[in-house]
Amino acid sequence: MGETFGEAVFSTGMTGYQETLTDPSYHRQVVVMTAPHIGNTGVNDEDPESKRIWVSGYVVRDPARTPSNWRSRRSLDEELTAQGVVGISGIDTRALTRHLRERGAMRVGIFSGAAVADEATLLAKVQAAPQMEGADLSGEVATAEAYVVPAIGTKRFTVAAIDLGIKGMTPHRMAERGIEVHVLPATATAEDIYAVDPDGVFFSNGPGDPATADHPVALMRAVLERSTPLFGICFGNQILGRALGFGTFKLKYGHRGINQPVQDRTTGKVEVTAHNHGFAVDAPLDAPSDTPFGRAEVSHVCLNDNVVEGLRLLDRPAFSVQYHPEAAAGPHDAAYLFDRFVSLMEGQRA
Ligand SMILES: NC(=O)CC[C@H](N)C(=O)O
Repeated sequence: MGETFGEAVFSTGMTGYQETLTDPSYHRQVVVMTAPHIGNTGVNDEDPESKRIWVSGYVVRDPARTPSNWRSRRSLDEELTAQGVVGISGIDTRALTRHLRERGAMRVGIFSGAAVADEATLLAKVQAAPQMEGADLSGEVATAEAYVVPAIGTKRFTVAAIDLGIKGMTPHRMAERGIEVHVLPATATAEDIYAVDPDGVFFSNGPGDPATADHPVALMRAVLERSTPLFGICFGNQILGRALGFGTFKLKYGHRGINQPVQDRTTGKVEVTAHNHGFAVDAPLDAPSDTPFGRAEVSHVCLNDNVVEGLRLLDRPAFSVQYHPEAAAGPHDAAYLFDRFVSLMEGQRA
């Protein structure tokens, strides 16, 4: 019950709704699920990607009436209600998705109970809500205090991870590889980064328009200048794009789901990957570009629409991807990217 606003976007994931709801990159978005049955496995205490639900609204066709799973603690409806998140069901999500695909992601409102009024009043409220273009949101979702995720097993490396809206699985995937991860606030300085004496620096995913991320871009340039091994995911890829001098732009309706085909152009292999992005980097696909940090190339591309899905520097140890190798939720095809980061750090030590 209540009212809510946000940018309406659709996700094609058939599973993984808990990870979607709790991904900070969905802050200020109303997520429409294309899969008709959502909530079948209830809500557990293990799968959230952060401490709370971040979507501003949730749209499903047919919520499970009887969730069933050995890990389930409560129903999706109970969880949304407990966290005060407005959801709506019984919607023809296929028609709504086609509308968003034809007209593009757009601001919407969901109204119920006392919030319901005449159409003109509701439309005016939606139009008064902020656009996603120009939104600077990392500061609203990122940690205020630095914290450490310890390495699992023997510690091999230290990484400084800039939290722009990080998902919990990302430091976990690094910890599994013997990395001690120092998660730093979005406002961290180069001094904060080098105070942890890192073997590598990571820039996370996050909500909002990358064109507003001036501080992370300046910070990344400082890291590139020192040639510290660098890895970025999603927002981190857009920030690398900007740090190299490329532009970013808003996609018509974005990529969201766990079944997106991406080609790694360095090996030719195709991987099925998890995505959640509404913006993309504008970089030439055909040949490497000269940048202030040496040559850079587009390392990964989406096979549905040729959108840039990864960048790689040829003269410095830095790369990034626009999608989600941490695979929460999603297929594990892209897990090798964390190993590539480890190789870069090993190379720097040799
Ligand atoms: N998951 C992300 O990091 C998303 C990045 C950015 N906010 C976008 O929508 O493109």
